Amino acid sequence: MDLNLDLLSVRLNGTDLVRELSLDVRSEHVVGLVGPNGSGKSTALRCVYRALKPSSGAVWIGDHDLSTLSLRQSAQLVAALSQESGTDLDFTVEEVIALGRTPHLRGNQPLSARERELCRRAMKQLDVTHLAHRGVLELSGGERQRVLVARALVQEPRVLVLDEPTNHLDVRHQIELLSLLKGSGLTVLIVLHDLNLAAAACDHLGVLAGGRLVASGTPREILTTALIRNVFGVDAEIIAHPLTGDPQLLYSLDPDLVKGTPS
Ligand SMILES: Nc1ncnc2c1ncn2[C@@H]1O[C@H](COP(=O)(O)OP(=O)(O)OP(=O)(O)O)[C@@H](O)[C@H]1O
Repeated sequence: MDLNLDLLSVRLNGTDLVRELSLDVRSEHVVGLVGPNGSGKSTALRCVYRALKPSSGAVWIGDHDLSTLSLRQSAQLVAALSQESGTDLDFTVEEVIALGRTPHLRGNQPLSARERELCRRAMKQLDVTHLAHRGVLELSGGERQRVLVARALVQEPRVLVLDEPTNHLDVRHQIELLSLLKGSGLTVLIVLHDLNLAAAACDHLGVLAGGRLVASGTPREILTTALIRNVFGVDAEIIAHPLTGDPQLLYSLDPDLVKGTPS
């Protein structure tokens, strides 16, 4: 199912946080939203999982204007891992993951055998089976993040939006999560700070700066030294990954070295 942001604008307290953002995420594609701190990435995502109402413009899921759907209907289509995602309740890991089924259940209906199997599969995929009976409040940041991704998968959405889902993960779990998303068949919109991971995981990137989309295209089209310099104010060397050909950025703490003029 396609996700389309259509001239989305968000104005809060007299400030334009997102300005006329249009971005298409084709069905089953992974699109990354990248940009400097404060460029509006989380704000745009919040409109997709309905934590925020856009000031103008619309979010389309397939043929549905999201604002015309009930919250329950939206939650059947869109799952989110946000910066605010979490749980303050002392639930076990398996209880939190089972909560992903909430939009599909009526009242206190128990989970079916299929739904319990779905939970088991998600726990396995996110490598949290061994944590099933632990309280979520006692988990590490990365463990909790994996539990919340498992909960989002159990929701069986058509569209998954994730705000920096790798920020607490070790390198193995970063790679496993992004590989899982890539092969999931879900339509994915993901905010990532790590541009090398974004280049490897995303079919398409949108670059935000000052709330505006300043570039959009495949990682190979987008990740150029000029763009990195202009948008992030950083000098980087860009090489092709020797196996995949994906652009990979190399940074140096000594800017003169990256500019090719060693001191
Ligand atoms: N409720 C609010 N009222 C006013 N300004 C806000 C509000 N929420 C966010 N902002 C501002 O909007 C801008 C965009 O914030 P946003 O969180 O979308 O950026 P971001 O690109 O996700 O940043 P980061 O990379 O740091 O997570 C920031 O300058 C932020 O301070």
